[in-house]
Amino acid sequence: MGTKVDKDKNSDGSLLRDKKITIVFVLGGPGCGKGTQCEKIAKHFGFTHLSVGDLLRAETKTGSAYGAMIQTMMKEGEIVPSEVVVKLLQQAMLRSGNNKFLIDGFPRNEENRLTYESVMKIEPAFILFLDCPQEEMERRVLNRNQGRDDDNIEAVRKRFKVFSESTLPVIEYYERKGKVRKVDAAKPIDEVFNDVKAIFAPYKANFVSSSNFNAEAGVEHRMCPALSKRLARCARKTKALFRKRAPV
Ligand SMILES: Nc1ncnc2c1ncn2[C@@H]1O[C@H](COP(=O)(O)OP(=O)(O)O)[C@@H](O)[C@H]1O
Ligand SMILES: Nc1ccn([C@H]2C[C@H](O)[C@@H](COP(=O)(O)OP(=O)(O)O)O2)c(=O)n1
Repeated sequence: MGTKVDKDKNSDGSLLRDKKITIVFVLGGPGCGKGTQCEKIAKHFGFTHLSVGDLLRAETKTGSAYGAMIQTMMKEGEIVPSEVVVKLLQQAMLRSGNNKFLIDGFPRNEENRLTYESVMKIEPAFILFLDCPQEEMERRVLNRNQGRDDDNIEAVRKRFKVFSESTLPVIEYYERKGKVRKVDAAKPIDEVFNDVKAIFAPYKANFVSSSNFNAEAGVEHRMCPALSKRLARCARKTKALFRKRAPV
């Protein structure tokens, strides 16, 4: 479905097959601007943006066995079990056909990180940390008007607590590995994106066209064979984990 140039470059599969999988985790407190910046990065640099919050919200609407549990946990500002999240991520990655992913809002705690590591075994290229003062994040979330039932003062405060108690230690873990790229997210959107752009500049060279990577449009793509095999292996592992944990 891509442009002519996409088709030509993909005709022997080399464009996707020869490239490695790039994963960037995007972290920061509620309302720091993860979704806003990810949308821009995806357009500019050809990444597929996977918002774990959005994947979970979509799952609550499918009537699946986990939907009700997910909805209750999110409303309370709690973190959903990692097996559920990793499975949704795998499915979305497979659907996308891309090999460059921004994973927004993940890993949110050590359990997320450990499950990801044991199942996926794909080291993130780096972690983009959008650093913003709590008062500013609170103001943004309460003005967001997206009809989210967790964007009320009570749930937001709980999410701030979860962020500082559970997510900051994950960021510190990656900091010790020299993988964190921190950006001042309190600035206006375009100024933040200027800083973000500088971090992603090395990924511009490989970018062909975002029209070839449109997961949301449900377009079928040829999957990079290496990624396809790897994700199929991961899916089997996640299934095994699921069998151990019965739905609530
Ligand atoms: N740098 C910024 N300055 C002011 N408002 C912002 C900025 N970044 C995002 N916003 C706004 O703040 C709200 C939360 O942003 P969002 O991207 O949804 O955050 P997150 O995904 O981290 O929860 C949105 O209404 C968005 O338009
Ligand atoms: N890895 C994740 C990411 C999000 N969630 C749940 C819990 C979070 O409070 C909600 C909303 O996350 P989302 O990233 O959409 O929004 P905020 O960054 O909190 O504004 O989703 C989760 O359980 N596990």
